[in-house]
Amino acid sequence: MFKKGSEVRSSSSVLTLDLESGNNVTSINGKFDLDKDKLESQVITNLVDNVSTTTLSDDEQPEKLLPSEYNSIWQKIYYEYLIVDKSTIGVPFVQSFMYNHDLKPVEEARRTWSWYNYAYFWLAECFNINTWEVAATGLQLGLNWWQCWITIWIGYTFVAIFVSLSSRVGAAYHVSFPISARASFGIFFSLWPIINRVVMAVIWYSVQSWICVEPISLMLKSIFGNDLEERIPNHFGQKNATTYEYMCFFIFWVVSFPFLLVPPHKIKHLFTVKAILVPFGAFGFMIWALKKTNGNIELGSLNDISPKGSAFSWAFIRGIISCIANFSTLVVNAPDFSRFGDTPNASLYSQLIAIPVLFSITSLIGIIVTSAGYTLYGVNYWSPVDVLQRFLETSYTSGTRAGVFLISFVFAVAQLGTNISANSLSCGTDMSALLPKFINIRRGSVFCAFMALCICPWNLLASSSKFTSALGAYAIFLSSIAGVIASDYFVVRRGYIKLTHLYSKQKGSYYMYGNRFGINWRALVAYFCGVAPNLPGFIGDVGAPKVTVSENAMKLYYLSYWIGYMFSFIAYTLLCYFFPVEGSPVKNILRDKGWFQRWQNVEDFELTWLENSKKNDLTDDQSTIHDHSDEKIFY
Ligand SMILES: O=c1cc[nH]c(=O)[nH]1
Repeated sequence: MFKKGSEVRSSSSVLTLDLESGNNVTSINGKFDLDKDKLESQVITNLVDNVSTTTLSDDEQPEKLLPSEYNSIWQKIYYEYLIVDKSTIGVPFVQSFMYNHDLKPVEEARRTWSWYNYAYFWLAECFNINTWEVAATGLQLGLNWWQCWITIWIGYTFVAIFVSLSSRVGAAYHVSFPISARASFGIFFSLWPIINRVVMAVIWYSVQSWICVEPISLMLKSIFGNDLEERIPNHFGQKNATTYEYMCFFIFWVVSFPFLLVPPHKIKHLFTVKAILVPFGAFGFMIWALKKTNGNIELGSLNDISPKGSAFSWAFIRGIISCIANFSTLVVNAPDFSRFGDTPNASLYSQLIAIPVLFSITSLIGIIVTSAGYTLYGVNYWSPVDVLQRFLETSYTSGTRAGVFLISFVFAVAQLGTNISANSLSCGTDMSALLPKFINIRRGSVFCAFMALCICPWNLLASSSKFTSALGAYAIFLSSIAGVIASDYFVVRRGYIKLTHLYSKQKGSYYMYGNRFGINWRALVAYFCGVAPNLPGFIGDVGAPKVTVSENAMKLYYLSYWIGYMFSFIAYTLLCYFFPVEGSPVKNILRDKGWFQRWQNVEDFELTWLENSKKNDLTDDQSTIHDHSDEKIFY
């Protein structure tokens, strides 16, 4: 039916016939298929929504795909189970570490997220215990409820702007954060920002799971009795956790596990379910708390501190920065999600509006519940679940038990949704760039979950508020990464990315930056320019009270995210001005005008990449943006 060497391009896959053995061997979206009949029927199916059939000359063919018979069990294990994307077999070894199915630009069939899916995604993101705790930061610093609420509006408006900026490259070129980071940091130096993000995702996954011990515990206590914890003997042998707590943690971990296996373009349904449940839980909790206080809540400062003058200004600024720092992780890897958008602006407007609005509403509920808890019990609770716990302790009636159970259930679903969207999925996507030959999103997500068990979050959270503020403090590193990437995309490259070069380590790839280490030294220097001013304050904050640093260093650090982002952005722009990079469509990045972003067609990208992989030198492939037209798309 098909000639040797014939190649069928479809909208979502590349199908190839094995030339040597006579068997049909195909790689369909990165998976093997040796079955002749199946292949042919797949070919026919693909031809229905077909694009074109082309014949490639022998030397254009991808190298041998797969031995039709394995010589040993090890070979079978290697080819069948270890390698995640069979289309990389036969590609030169190092080059095969540039690409896999999860890393490639997302083709149309998987671009399934509409604008409302992004709104649901952020609704899923915003409602979790940690967000309520962050909302309480201002209250802990002595702001009253409305001052605190203003900081939240401002803080999350900044988050929305930063997220939208980071999202653009994913939305236009359908690539994830680790791939887009290759453009600015260089093909191999991009591993540094990726590792940063992966580490944060693992720690957050673990911490969010441990935070969920409380809602799970409350669900169990509302069924089995308030004294359940005492009835379960403690044999755990750890200072900061008990057997009972570990059991709750493990229940959450096990329930979360199946969700790690769902591919990102389908996980949107989990966010939809969470988006439906969350308003009931949040408003139900708030109304219940207000009812208990008969509508009277403490609206002033909830502690003895009432900052005035400059102390007030700094408390206000710290409130704003705590919101930005909390989501500095998601700012960096926003393209991991925007790449699934079904239109160029699917993620843009909904994120810009949804983030400040949804976070502010959620945080207001958190503030009201905290204030109600203060009115009822005289304690400024950091976590809303502590207030719920007090409800159960003070009135173990069937009504209270049912209410606590349901609200805790919503909190548990909320933690699950956040953990998948912000942490496991991010870890999986970003890990797939560390070892693309062997790790895909699913494996990376599972790795994240197992690592979360190993790092014993109960020890990390022994001083809870301190630790979550340390996690936020990590923003100084992430802000410098985001600043470099933003300058590279918006100022230096003016929205122009040459996709094939992002997946190539050969000489001539723009993003190897003319050296075999694939490192852009400008990004390295700019990154340090962003981190350095914040470093003393960071050490002072995390090391307190043992380590003290000057007040000015601390003040600079209170501006951490802005400082990191702006300094690295400006430094990178200036360095690229004085030492221009290749692949920019303009000669003078500060003076020339022009915006060159494209909504990229990537349907047959796999084939193009395979062809490119055989070249030793890409210098001839350095087409300029002026060669572009909408009809003729260059990768
Ligand atoms: O779970 C979370 C919360 C905030 N930021 C993250 O990266 N993860």
